Amino acid sequence: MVCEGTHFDGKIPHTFVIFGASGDLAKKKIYPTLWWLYRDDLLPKPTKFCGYARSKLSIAKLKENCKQYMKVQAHEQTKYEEFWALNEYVAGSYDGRTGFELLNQQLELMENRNKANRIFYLALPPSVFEEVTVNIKQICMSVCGWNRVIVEKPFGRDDVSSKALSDHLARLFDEEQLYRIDHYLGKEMVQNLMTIRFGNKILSSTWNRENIASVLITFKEPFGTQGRGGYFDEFGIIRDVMQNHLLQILSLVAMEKPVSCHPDDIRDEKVKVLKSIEALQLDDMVLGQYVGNPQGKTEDERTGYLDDPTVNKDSSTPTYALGVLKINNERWQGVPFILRCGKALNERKAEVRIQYQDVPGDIFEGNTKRNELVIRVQPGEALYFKMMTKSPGITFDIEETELDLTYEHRYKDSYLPDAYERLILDVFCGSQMHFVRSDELREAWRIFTPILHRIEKDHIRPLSYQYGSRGPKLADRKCEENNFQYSGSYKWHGSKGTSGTNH
Ligand SMILES: NC(=O)C1=CN([C@@H]2O[C@H](COP(=O)(O)OP(=O)(O)OC[C@H]3O[C@@H](n4cnc5c(N)ncnc54)[C@H](OP(=O)(O)O)[C@@H]3O)[C@@H](O)[C@H]2O)C=CC1
Ligand SMILES: O=C1O[C@H](COP(=O)(O)O)[C@@H](O)[C@H](O)[C@H]1O
Repeated sequence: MVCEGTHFDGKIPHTFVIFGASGDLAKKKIYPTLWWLYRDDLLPKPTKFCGYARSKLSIAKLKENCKQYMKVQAHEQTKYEEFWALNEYVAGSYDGRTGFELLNQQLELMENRNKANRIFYLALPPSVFEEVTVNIKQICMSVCGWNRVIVEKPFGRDDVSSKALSDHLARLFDEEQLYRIDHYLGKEMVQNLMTIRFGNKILSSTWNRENIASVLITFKEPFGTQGRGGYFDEFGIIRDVMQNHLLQILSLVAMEKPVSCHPDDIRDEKVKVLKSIEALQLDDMVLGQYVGNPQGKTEDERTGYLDDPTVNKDSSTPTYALGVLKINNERWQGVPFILRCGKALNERKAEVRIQYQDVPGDIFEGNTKRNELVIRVQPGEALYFKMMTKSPGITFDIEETELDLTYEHRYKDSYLPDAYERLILDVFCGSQMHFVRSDELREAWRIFTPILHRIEKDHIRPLSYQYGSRGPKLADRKCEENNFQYSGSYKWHGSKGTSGTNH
């Protein structure tokens, strides 16, 4: 019997299985998210949860591991205990059949041997993806309910390995059963991009090469690898952030209007714009690697990337990257899309800057500055439009100001859920709108594989930048060369917004 559907099916039980339940992602993100969805009565009833990993853990131990991330209020204590009572845990290996047979028996028990829908979350290192998915398919699929599999990045490390993974998954599951998670697609302001673009005439009619000078998409983190550089060193910042999170944002900023909000119509447009992007060239990149700041206040700030004992001593892995992408289509020809990301920088920030061209025929003695639309993803969701105005009062001077939509002020009582909350709920609902399709992935790797191979083959040394700085100085020059102007004259008079997550 086939039970696929986009709605919760009446009283059919749902079981959420977390592979890698003993791990970091599970304790920091997955269990907390499931608890918040349960707390807010957003999950279908009944839903139960089952963890699976090699470590022998009790539910009490699992609960203890997750404790500091769950954010439980005093008045929620009873419900919190109810949540854990719906949890089971099975210990077993990832390669043999025995553990999966035990798991399946446990799932059947939890489902009272009834028809049930199952979600499998792979919070696992890529090294065990293949065997786990084969075992799920052979042993753990619900026979008459639907089955959905959530896959975490990395989706391969280049075009060839990603294709091998996609082909492997395609042999086991239909594309409709696969949910490739890019958690940036669950963020409020990333989801807002389509509305901003296609719900506002004033923006949609200027969103093109006739009006826009450049687009700058930034991700910054104020901490380094913190002794966990082992994983990072294998991948680097381009694979970790640029090839997925920043490219996803770019495709939402640059794609044509989809024919509807149907997930496939949106993803068709994303693929189309990705296909118009040339593979990235070394000349269009700046690479950096952080060194410790001897004046740093904390041990972490004083520690450079290469001082991390889990990192290869002569590693050339970039912890900072800037890349300029060119979109060869009628809308964007000649408009640089600058993607920048880095670790151990001066602040935490993710934002999109749409910089408009200079006003032609300036009559204000060269004092006009470019309009800029800033979409701040985090921290403190905001949308502000930098524009020129007459300085108030008995003067004819002009000055830079802003139209400001700061969420903290405008939407005081709104609850902005965490990205994982939205995305996991989407999986229950069967909506793939905010998940990555295999052809998107193929295009993403086509753009980035040649440069990644070149960097690795030629051991291209990244430029050093100091922990806590804005990154390599050359990056600002690269922005300038690519028609992004920073004047340093803009002054913001309001107070800075805070992060929108209000658990
Ligand atoms: N609603 C709100 O909360 C609003 C808040 N603001 C706040 O006001 C402040 C300024 O606004 P913003 O639009 O960022 O103003 P600016 O145009 O002055 O941009 C400031 C940013 O430019 C970058 N920068 C600094 N030096 C250089 C340089 N030499 N060359 C190139 N880029 C440089 C820095 O970011 P980077 O290091 O990333 O390059 C810096 O954050 C921000 O803190 C912003 O959050 C403003 C409007 C509304
Ligand atoms: O995917 C990743 O994202 C995080 C940053 O996520 P955020 O939601 O906190 O902005 C990053 O730290 C990590 O290196 C990367 O793998």
